[in-house]
Amino acid sequence: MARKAEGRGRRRPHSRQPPTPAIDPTPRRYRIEALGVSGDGIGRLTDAGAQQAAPVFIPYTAPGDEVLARSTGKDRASILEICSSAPERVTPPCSLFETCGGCSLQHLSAEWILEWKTAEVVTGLHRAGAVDLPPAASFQTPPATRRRADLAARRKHDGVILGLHRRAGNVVDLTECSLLHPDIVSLLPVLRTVLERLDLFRREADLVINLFDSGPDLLLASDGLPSTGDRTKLAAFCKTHRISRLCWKQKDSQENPETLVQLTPSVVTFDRVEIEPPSGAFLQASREGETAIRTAVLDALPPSKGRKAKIIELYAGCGTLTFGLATHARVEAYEGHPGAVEALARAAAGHNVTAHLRDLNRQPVEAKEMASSLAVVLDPPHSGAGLQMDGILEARPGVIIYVSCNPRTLYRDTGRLLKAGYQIDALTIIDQFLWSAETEVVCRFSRKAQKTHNK
Ligand SMILES: C[S@@+](CC[C@H](N)C(=O)[O-])C[C@H]1O[C@@H](n2cnc3c(N)ncnc32)[C@H](O)[C@@H]1O
Repeated sequence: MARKAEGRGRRRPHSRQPPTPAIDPTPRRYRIEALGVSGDGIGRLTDAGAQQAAPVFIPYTAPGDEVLARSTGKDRASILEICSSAPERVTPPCSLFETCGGCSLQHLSAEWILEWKTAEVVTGLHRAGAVDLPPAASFQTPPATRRRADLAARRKHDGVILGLHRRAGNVVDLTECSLLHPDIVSLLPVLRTVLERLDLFRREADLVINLFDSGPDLLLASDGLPSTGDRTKLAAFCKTHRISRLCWKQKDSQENPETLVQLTPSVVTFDRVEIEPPSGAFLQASREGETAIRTAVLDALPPSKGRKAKIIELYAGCGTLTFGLATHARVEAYEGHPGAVEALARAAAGHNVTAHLRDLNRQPVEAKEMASSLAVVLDPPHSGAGLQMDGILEARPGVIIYVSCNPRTLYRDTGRLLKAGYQIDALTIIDQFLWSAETEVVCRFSRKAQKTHNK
């Protein structure tokens, strides 16, 4: 009580902020005009006189829908009822749609989504300044092929919930999934059972399941410590369910994980070369998506000038693209994750590949290191190529093959490349993340021929 009285007299740090305007809970009718970049419908009020009001983002709607929705924030609303449906609407394949925190577009047909993503990228590249774009090739991964799951587990009084991380820290039990590979889905019930019996799992854990060629590979991060009993239970569990490796670390720790169980080598194969990636490693979301990306990249390479010619590969990961590139020329591969570079370097011997550990934000590859390369291939993270673009622009390689998992950063970097005299001469849109708004793009930039002046 005394504390409360003290606090009352003190000025609160945010007391000068204007009060948040109250949300009007009255349901209103909206017509959905388009989808925004994150896949939410852009709705406008249909009421006479209200058309001038700012548009509102309404998840799980389709262009052409008329819906009744309730405001949930300044420019957001939540659907209450579909008054009339857009023709593109389909029945979502999964009963957990709108609940589990995964897919946001299952109410639209896969064909429509691919066309939408393709049109979005083409429009974005035009806005970035691209003219005369080549026709875009496109590819979509089928359902039930996702080979990586990032899950959260929560202990409840009546068992374990295992599902996707939802906003506000909620986790919804993933009892079915149309996206994940069946070998991952079938593991979920037995994982719940074993987790419930572990001392290392008190209340919360995160779990990455990667489906390698050698079988599932698990990385568990939990809020307790592994007991001797845990180690025995987990060894038996991995043996029964053919899990090649299980690593553990303390939740939110930056330490390297400890291998609790390793039954067989954890292996993936890229272009017939076996790699042993670190636990929790980045892999392209599906084998099918990986093949589509690799094919688009290899097709975009300039003619080979013999195996002595050099390709610079930036953000190489564990070598998804590296060994395909190495059939064409010598590859200097740069990557910032130490475990990934170690795996790549171990596999590189005899394959015309040199792996370099380099944080490309802090120490970008310089123009002189890229000099006389046949091509520069880059596959940056979501945040884009950042400072590394300066080195690329200075090096002015003849061909740049840009693999992007974030069209927004691709548009930004495209603007710079176009200004520097490049053109886009091949474009592939890959819908690797079916039923989400995420898009993967492979773009080939080539340096425009210098105009020669007649003397
Ligand atoms: C989209 S992944 C592509 C990996 C690989 N090309 C593949 O297809 O599997 C991006 C990669 O960039 C790496 N990365 C992220 N930030 C980096 C940085 N600052 N310097 C170097 N590599 C970085 C990540 O570790 C990851 O391997």
